[in-house]
Amino acid sequence: MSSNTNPSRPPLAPGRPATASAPLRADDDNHKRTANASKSTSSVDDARLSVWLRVRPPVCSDGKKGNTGSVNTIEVLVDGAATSSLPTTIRTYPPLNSNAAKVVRTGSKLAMMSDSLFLMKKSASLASKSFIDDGSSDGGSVNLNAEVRGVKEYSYSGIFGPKSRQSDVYDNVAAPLVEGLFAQKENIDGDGTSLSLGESALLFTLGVTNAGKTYTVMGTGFETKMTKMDDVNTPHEDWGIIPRSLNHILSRVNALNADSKSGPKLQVYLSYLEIYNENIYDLLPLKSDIPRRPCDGPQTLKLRESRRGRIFVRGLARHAVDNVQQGLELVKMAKNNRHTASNNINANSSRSHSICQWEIALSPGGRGDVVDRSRVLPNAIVDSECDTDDESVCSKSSSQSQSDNRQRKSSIIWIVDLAGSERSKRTRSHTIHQREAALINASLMNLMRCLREMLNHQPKKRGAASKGGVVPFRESKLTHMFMNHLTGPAASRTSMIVNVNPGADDYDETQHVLGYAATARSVKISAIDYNRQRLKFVKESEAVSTSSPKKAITVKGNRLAKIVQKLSPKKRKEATVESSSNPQAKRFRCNSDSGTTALNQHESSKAGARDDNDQLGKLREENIIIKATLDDLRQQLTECENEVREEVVAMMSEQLQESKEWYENRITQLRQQIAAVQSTKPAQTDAESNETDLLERINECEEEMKRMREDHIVEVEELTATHLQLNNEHQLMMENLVKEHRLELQGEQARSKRLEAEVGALRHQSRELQFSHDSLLVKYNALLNSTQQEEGTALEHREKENTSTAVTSMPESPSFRKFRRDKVSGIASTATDVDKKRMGRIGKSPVKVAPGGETEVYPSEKPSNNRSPLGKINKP
Ligand SMILES: Nc1ncnc2c1ncn2[C@@H]1O[C@H](COP(=O)(O)OP(=O)(O)OP(=O)(O)O)[C@@H](O)[C@H]1O
Repeated sequence: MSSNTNPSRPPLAPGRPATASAPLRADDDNHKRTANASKSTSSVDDARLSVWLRVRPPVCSDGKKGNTGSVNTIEVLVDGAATSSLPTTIRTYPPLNSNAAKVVRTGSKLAMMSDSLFLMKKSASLASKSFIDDGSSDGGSVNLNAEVRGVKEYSYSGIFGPKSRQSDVYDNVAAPLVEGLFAQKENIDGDGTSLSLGESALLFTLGVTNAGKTYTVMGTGFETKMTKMDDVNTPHEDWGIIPRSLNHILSRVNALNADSKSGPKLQVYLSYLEIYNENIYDLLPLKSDIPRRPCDGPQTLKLRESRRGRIFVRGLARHAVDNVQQGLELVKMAKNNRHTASNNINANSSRSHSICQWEIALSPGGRGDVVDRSRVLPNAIVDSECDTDDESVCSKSSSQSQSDNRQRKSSIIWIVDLAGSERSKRTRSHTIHQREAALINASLMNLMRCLREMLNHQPKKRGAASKGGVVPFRESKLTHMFMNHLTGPAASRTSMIVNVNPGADDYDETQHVLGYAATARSVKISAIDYNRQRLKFVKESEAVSTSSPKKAITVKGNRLAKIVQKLSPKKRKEATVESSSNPQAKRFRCNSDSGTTALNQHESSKAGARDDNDQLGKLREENIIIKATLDDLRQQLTECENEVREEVVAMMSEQLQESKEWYENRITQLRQQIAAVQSTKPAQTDAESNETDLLERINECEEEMKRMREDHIVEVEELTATHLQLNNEHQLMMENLVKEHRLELQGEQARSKRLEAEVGALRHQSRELQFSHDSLLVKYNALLNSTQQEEGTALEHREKENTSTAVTSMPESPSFRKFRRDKVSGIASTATDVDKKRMGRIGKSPVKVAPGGETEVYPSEKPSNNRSPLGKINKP
């Protein structure tokens, strides 16, 4: 199934009025309404609430694309003639497994309607623009023949198809509302020194879970930290309404502040709250409001209504915002603080209604004038409890001109992301989430009830009486907050975006939402301004009551009595009878016969009718006031009842919870006791049989041990005897060995002593030999000297002889040396003594074992290089 959406178009530049150049237009009445918002009420008499539809790309219930659950069931009908405007009509086709298709199948069996007839009528239905656009229906009203097949058509202010961009939604829906926060150009003084503000606005999204509400309101891409390359003044394509509106508001405020150089300045504030389980929490609380202990839970805030009818949250923090980055940080913080949970369909499903409030406030002496009481976040202050601002929302009051003259101090836009309606069966949520879902669904249902009741209030035909009951605005926090934005002229600045998933899985739930949206679309804006009437009545009654309280009661009573009298048919009849019995009437009757008085009679009856009409008009007005007051009183009563009921319920549920816990504890204790008793019985019998077994085993073991002990004793005795015997033998052997050893030792010691003595003797001998050797050497040297001397003298003598004797005798060899016999024999005898001493040792080992076990060679035994000068004499 194809979805025909509008072609893409250039986005608006930030700060430029959307109305100035938006090429795509939604239905005309919406834009007329936006432009006329601050003008007279009568011009918007026929305008309706602005309801937009955004169809997201289809997904099935598990969030995936591409299976039967994600088959598209919505067709966006494009009006061929007006390609420049947004489409306004859709057609839905029930999938086979939907409840609608089942109902249709049963119905069609009964109706037995022929296909040809159906086709004929269907083609006729295609030609019709809308089934509900005439406002006569209360939503969901469809072509009869289409309904047979389950095909339905719905019309809205504008429709954004699955391919629509965030900028399309912003430019068409949010930008006009943001622009309206600033005064229209003609209201600003020519010299540009005076700044004035426009009217407040409300924008909210509605839809089942996973339909894309948060995506539309918040979008994505603003969470990541901006780099220097990013241009903060150019919105990211995925930014939703809140970041875009921040951008838009700041650029407008900066431009206006730049124009107003010395005069008052505009300041932007952000507040963010959520309604979770019918409690209001600040998503950007001040540090002092954050509980110290996590078990205390966040502080809940109270909704209050000022004397002028302005509804505000007491104690809500306001944070001054000077630039986009600062604003985005705060938005991110609020998003993180919001209650979300993962369910079967949406991983990040909103569990609360979140309300983002941008406030543009006029500070007379510039930005610094606003008191900064921030402690945790920069530039945060607490919303004042006094009723100072936001005139637009709390109606223009009875004295319109007075209000117009008074300069508005602030204008506010609420951008609301409602929690998704869901069936816990589909989301498969747990008990806590089921309670959340029940409360979410209840508050959304109450919103729908309010819209339906408002629809009932408006007369079907001009001049006809309305038949509405009390609009239950105060029955839930959400509708109570929306009250001033849904009624009276302020409703012209309210837009609702309905998000739907066209996937087949969501068909049945989507049908409900589309039906409710159609109801909302049929609500006329200025049907009744409850607030204005209430204020007027309160003022009147206050004026009387201040003069005299007693009188006030009687005056009120008289007025009511008069009105009742006037309205009572019985009294009216009496009045007619009276008038017929009074003389003037008689005169009329008397003259009736005459033709001359016919004209008079006619004129007088005309005048009477005019009087009656005037009176009727007055009565109607009073009737409306009384109704409004009655509504108000009833609402207050309901509110009181609700509060009391809530308190009682809370108390009762607390008590019930306590007693439940007590009983549960008691039950578990008793169960434990029973289980313990039951478990001990079999355990006891088991233990007994075990005990006997064990005793038997113990006896057996003891006997065995006894036997073993006896055996052991015998063995031990035997072993001891053997041990003793062996010990004795061993001792004997040891003694013998010791003796032998000692003897050996003694022998060895004796031998050692002997050897030592021998060594000593050898040493002595060696020393003697050394000594004799030295003495021999001395003698030898002395001998050598004397021999040389003798040789010298002999040589001299011979030379003398030679010279004297004959030349013929033969000369003696100079190398022949003669020693004197006595000297040589002396040396030889000394050598012989020494050799004898040495020879005495022959046959004995020259080797001595040193005490360390090393063998020592005596020096005498060592081969000596010092050869004796005596040559062979020295050798043994
Ligand atoms: N028009 C769209 N284009 C692309 N993705 C979308 C669109 N609408 C929604 N989505 C995606 O679908 C998912 C669910 O959307 P979102 O959280 O906005 O649903 P929701 O209606 O707010 O649900 P809940 O009520 O449970 O909070 C998100 O991941 C979102 O990015």
